[in-house]
Amino acid sequence: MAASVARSQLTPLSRQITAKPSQSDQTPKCIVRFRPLNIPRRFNVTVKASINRNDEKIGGNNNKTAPALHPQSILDDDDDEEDAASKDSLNSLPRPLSSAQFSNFVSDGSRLRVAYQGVRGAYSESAAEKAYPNCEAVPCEQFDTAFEAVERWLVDRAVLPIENSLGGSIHRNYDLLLRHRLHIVGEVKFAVRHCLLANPGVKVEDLKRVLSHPQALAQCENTLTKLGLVREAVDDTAGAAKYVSFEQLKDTGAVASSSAAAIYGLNILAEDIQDDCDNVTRFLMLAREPIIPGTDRPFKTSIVFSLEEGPGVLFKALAVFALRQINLTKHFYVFLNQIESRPLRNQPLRSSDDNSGYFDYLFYVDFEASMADQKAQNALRHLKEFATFLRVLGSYPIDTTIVP
Ligand SMILES: O=C(O)C(=O)Cc1ccccc1
Repeated sequence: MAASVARSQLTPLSRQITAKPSQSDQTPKCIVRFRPLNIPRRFNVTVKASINRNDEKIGGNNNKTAPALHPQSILDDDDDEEDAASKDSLNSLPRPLSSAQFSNFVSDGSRLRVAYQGVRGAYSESAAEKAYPNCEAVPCEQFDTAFEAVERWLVDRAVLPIENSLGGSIHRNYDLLLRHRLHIVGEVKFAVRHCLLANPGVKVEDLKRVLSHPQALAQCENTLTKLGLVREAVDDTAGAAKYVSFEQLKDTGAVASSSAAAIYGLNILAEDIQDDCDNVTRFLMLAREPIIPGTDRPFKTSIVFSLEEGPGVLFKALAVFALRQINLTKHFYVFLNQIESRPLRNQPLRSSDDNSGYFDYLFYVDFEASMADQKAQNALRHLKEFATFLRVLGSYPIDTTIVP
């Protein structure tokens, strides 16, 4: 297929994003590099505690099923005078995507360009294609490159893994969500099936080490321990396969997908080597604009907040949801995501905005309600009364295609 051949030659977008990906990439990059994913990073972004007024009325009135609402708009106090004064400038602002506008084509009819981290054959590429069928999946070297690619209009969306049923949350990507100003516009769950890959002629007994993404290595812990293989973490699963293939390694295998095996000419020595047969990864779809939350189907809302230290504050925060019968997401594979705290004592949060703040903890919560739902608006208004910082990362339809 001409399209897939062209795509296979794309070089992942690198940190210096200045142009579209080049069409030639024959040089295998040195990808063997350990990057711990679960160690809290120092935040060097400031996140404002109040909400951007300019955001407040974005959305217009084009939503038939729900009040036009920016997910964050409910967090500001009402102020009619200011509203009227800012109307003109607001009219010129870009409109958020409606949840009904899940078009996979951009306005000029071309395919939607979707950034993902990794090289061709990465699970993130499959997730991007599941999220946006017929999209043009654009490989990026790093997660922050994918964020930047969206921010600089090089691509239309980004899809990135956020948590696994086994490996837990990918904190690095939560950090990026905070440091950048993209909006979560959807989620996609993907059943990940890992294979042990090696060059043709290489047998399992020949292998001494195995390369893969840290999450993939964690998900295959038992199998790899039984095989006595030394594990080495690299940026993505398909990158591991590409490296093993290009270097023609005889003592090193890769944990990656069957499509990576096909793309890089590797043999599949073992299939389904993940420890948990229900190995599901949840990916987030990100865009420059939020979608207008609806009430026509099940929605989920992701927020991040911080609280003053004090007895019972977390209990109080969770009560704002419990009081209104709002479920926090409760599937086992999002256990860590329901509420995660990461010590950030004396570490400033900074963003492009001026306000800065010092927070002891950040709490991430996913709850099962749309921001178009009055009870969700009330819950967040209540939470805002005592939260020192609160940001709505997105309100988006729940992916119900995989029920673990
Ligand atoms: O490395 C990949 O292929 C990815 O897309 C990241 C990842 C790794 C392991 C499970 C799910 C996603």
